Amino acid sequence: MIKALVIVPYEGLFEMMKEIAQEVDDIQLQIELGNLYEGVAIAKGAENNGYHVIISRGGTASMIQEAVSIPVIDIQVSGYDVLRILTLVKGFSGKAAIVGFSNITQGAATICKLLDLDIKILTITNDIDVKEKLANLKKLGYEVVIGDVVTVQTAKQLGLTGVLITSGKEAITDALEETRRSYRLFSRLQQDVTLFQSILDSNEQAIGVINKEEKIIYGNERFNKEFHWMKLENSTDVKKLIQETALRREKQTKIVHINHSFWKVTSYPKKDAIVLNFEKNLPNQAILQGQDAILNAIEFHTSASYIPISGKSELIQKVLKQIDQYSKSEEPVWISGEKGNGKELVAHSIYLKRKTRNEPFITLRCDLLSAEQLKDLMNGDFFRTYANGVIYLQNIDKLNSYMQKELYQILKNENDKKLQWLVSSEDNIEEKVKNGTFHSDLYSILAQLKIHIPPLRERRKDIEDLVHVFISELHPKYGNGVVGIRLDALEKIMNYDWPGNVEQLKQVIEQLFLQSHSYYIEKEEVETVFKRLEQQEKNNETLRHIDISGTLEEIEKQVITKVLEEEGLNQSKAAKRLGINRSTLWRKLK
Ligand SMILES: Nc1ncnc2c1ncn2[C@@H]1O[C@H](COP(=O)(O)OP(=O)(O)OP(=O)(O)O)[C@@H](O)[C@H]1O
Repeated sequence: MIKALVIVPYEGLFEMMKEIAQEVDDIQLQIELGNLYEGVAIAKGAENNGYHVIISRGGTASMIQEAVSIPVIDIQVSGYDVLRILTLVKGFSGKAAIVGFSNITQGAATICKLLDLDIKILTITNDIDVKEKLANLKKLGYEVVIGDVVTVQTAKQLGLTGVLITSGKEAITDALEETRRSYRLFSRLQQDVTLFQSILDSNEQAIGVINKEEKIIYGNERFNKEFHWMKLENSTDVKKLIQETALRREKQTKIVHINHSFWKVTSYPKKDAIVLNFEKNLPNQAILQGQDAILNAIEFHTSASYIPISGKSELIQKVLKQIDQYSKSEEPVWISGEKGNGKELVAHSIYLKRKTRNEPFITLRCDLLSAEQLKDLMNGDFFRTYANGVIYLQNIDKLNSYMQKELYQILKNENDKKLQWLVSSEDNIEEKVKNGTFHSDLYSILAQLKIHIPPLRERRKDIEDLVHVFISELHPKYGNGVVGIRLDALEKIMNYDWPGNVEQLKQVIEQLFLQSHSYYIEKEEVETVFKRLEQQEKNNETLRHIDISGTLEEIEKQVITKVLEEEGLNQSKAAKRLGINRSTLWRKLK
């Protein structure tokens, strides 16, 4: 049975509805009296009380429609109703006007035209307009105003004759027929919604939708079960993903670690909302993260892409041999070397040689990893889930002593021999072990096999190959505007000391590639880039020598002294560089 709430704006209609309700047996009609805002207030509770449809009239119906999400049926003013009222008004002697919402005025205008009646017609869009419109009419000499409840009420306040257009039986019968039609349509739609909802609920993926204000507006069953939105909202990785999606307005994918597991999160914009799709990440799924992906403490790759290790030097050839040899075993390998000289690349090569299937390569960036995250990994079933993968502990020497101990506990208690560890650190690790700043047992477990990658300046022979490899790698990204390097330019590059090793070389080649004016990188271009590097190095050096343990005043003094030294003790130049005047500089040094 259809349950309908009827909200009538005037009493006469209430009575008529009651009468009709007795003759209708397929619709249960609950009738309430309420005009405009009162009507809306009554309607708001209807949905929760199980009503399928609301029936109302005129302006009240329009306002209710805005406030509820179930269908609202308007008891239309029928042609008969207008005819009835016009016939009545014809008998009045004064000037008459019809004022109302368009549902009344449209039909009335047609009829007035047809019957050649001299009645003014004014359409209003909200009830606030009425007073002003009627006051104007009064000034123009109108005496009779025909309209809906608001119109009549306002007319009376202004001393005009208000005539209410009432609805006759035909209009109500039509409204009930419309109610039946809407109900049929609405229940069909609701069935569809229920079906779609159940499909989403049975989905393995957790799906959540958030609005512009980053509030959750939908979550399927899995989503609600797996995540507490507040917790998810606090995940910086998820937050960044949402912000990036909102900014770029395109699909983004990222692997994040939440609730002890990895999830592949896909996020895409849909109108004003953002849809988040969480897929529990199985180790055999191939996921390649974009190069510009934000650095995460924990990264997950199952990439099969292989980057060859370039270089002719005997030193790098020795590294290649060690990689081959150690790939036959399953023991941990400790890769040491200065920053940016290919430790991760070596680790990746070992992983690719050891693993034939699509097992994961998991990087734990020890300088970004928090104690909490490490604990999280230990407590969850992380290590068991990814037991067949390789875990690369990047920069293990950056772990604090507490975390070193925790990690040692994990390794000591590990009885699943399948888990494979690869480790990287700076060169001086043995010194650290000796002086007690690195856990010696942890070192013993992990450093059974060792690879040392010498800094680039000790294997300058590799540079030529690397330069050409990097230029060729840039072609797909920026086009083939640069095809090589002049011999004198290459010499300059080979003679440089490369404190940032291969990584730095790679970046410099990219800069040169972008700045170059011809097919070949010229010597002058290299010199310009080196000058910039030297200046940067100088600035870093200066900063390194400033002791920041003192007060702000002391630090300031050091900065001023340093600048003064650099400017050959010329106070005017130093003051100018610091953006202060000479007397301030002098006062600050006192
Ligand atoms: N021999 C090589 N041949 C080709 N590319 C190399 C070589 N060595 C390093 N690279 C490239 O140089 C970049 C830096 O290397 P990688 O990240 O492996 O250094 P790393 O020592 O692990 O750095 P970090 O000290 O930051 O951990 C990477 O893009 C890598 O692919």
